Amino acid sequence: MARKFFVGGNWKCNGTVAEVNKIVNVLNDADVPSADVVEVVVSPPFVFLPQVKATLRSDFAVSAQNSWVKKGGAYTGEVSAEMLVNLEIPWVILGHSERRSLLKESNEFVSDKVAYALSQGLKVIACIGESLAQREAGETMTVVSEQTRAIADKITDWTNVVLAYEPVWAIGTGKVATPAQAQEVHASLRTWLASNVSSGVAESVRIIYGGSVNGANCRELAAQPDVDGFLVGGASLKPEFVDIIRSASVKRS
Ligand SMILES: O=C(CO)COP(=O)(O)O
Repeated sequence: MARKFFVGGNWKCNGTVAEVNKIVNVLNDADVPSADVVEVVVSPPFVFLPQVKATLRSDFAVSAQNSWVKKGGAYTGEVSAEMLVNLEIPWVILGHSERRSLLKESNEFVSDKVAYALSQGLKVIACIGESLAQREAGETMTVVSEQTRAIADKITDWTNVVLAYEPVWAIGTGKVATPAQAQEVHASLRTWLASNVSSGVAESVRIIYGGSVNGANCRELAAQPDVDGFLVGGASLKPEFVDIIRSASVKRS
């Protein structure tokens, strides 16, 4: 079965009420391939989730950027998976490298979050990726397979997981992985999944690329056989996000 192209927009810690309205209006007016061809998910900061959910076109979905590792309670400043479910937010991004590095989220903690979010019925965009030093030391596959193994150890059903390969050196740097570099890691991840999880999961799980994706480089990346879409940061706040969504058509041509 073909993997449906997936384009996520991670707005990170950006936006005002007015700016959010502007982005939503651009998306609502955009002419893009149908939902059978591309799944589009935008991820605003928590405080804007209700606004975006209420105003965004119904063929695009909304995601949170994080959720707490277990049931809510006395955890000041956190937002629980149950709250997202209650607000009918279907997706959550977990394990983003900014949280791994700045907030010291470990592989173990991220995988506990993934397992808990899935147990509550959320769909998860799970992020993995190596730093520049790790890539230069030839450790890319070791790092990303350890990050993936931590998740694989805690979950059995991958149906609601999208794996986002986001090399840290490409995030927000303007330094995009070459299509060959992205394809190499995605294909190796699929091989790893086939050996360590199952051939079915390896075949069906979507592996998307993130790191300086823009309107100019998306089509060449999308043409790679194991690139099933994107997680876009900076460019998801701009009208060119629409061009990135349209790159889904590369898979059909
Ligand atoms: O971190 C990212 C998406 O989650 C990528 O960010 P940029 O597209 O800004 O490099």
